[in-house]
Amino acid sequence: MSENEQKPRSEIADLVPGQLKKTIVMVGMMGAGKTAVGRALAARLNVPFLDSDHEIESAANLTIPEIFARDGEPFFRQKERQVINRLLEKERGVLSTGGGAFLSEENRRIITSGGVSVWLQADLQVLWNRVKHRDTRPLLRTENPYATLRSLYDARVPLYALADLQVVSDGRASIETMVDRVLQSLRARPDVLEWK
Ligand SMILES: Nc1ncnc2c1ncn2[C@@H]1O[C@H](COP(=O)(O)OP(=O)(O)OP(=O)(O)O)[C@@H](O)[C@H]1O
Ligand SMILES: O=C(O)C1=C[C@@H](O)[C@@H](O)[C@H](O)C1
Ligand SMILES: [Mg+2]
Repeated sequence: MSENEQKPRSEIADLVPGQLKKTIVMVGMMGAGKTAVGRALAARLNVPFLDSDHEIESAANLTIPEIFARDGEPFFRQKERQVINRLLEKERGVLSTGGGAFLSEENRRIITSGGVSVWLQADLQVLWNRVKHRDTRPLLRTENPYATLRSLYDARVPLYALADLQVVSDGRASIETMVDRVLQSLRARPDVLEWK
């Protein structure tokens, strides 16, 4: 490993994250790693982890594809808004949202007032490599899922860019390295996370 690759890790290793003052809200495309990185970040900070997709599924006792098929996307979006509202009112922690959550102006307002948003920014090829083998994302159940992902990506990137913080997921960084990167970006935000 080169010296440059090691540097961010050693910088963060000197710092011990202290008290979390605001909920960290992971946003970004499907496959960006919101669930995987959010869960690992919560474990590192020893704070609760919540995932809005998971909360919706367990409340309905149905999978997301089943909810889309039975009740339609507008119903899912309504549940998503309610769940995000509720989770942000709960104790502080890490909240991973669904890929479409940050597109709604109302959700952006709720997230920005109740927490700090972190966009996990991955390019289209990285996202495709992570989602292509799985059938759990109803929006990609089209004739050409890659083209669908590309058009969602093009339409959504300008909205994700409104997040408070951006962290690059380049396809080589492990989940733990992504946690380091998120913590690194939070060094600029002592109103969110104290450092010892
Ligand atoms: N940095 C990473 N290194 C290796 N694998 C990763 C990384 N980030 C995510 N993954 C893997 O990519 C897949 C998709 O990640 P994940 O489910 O966390 O995405 P998501 O952003 O939560 O997507 P969705 O919006 O559909 O919920 C998972 O199998 C996850 O383990
Ligand atoms: O990008 C999206 O719109 C979605 C992403 C997933 O997290 C789920 O919330 C659902 O599959 C929709
Ligand atoms: Mg997820």
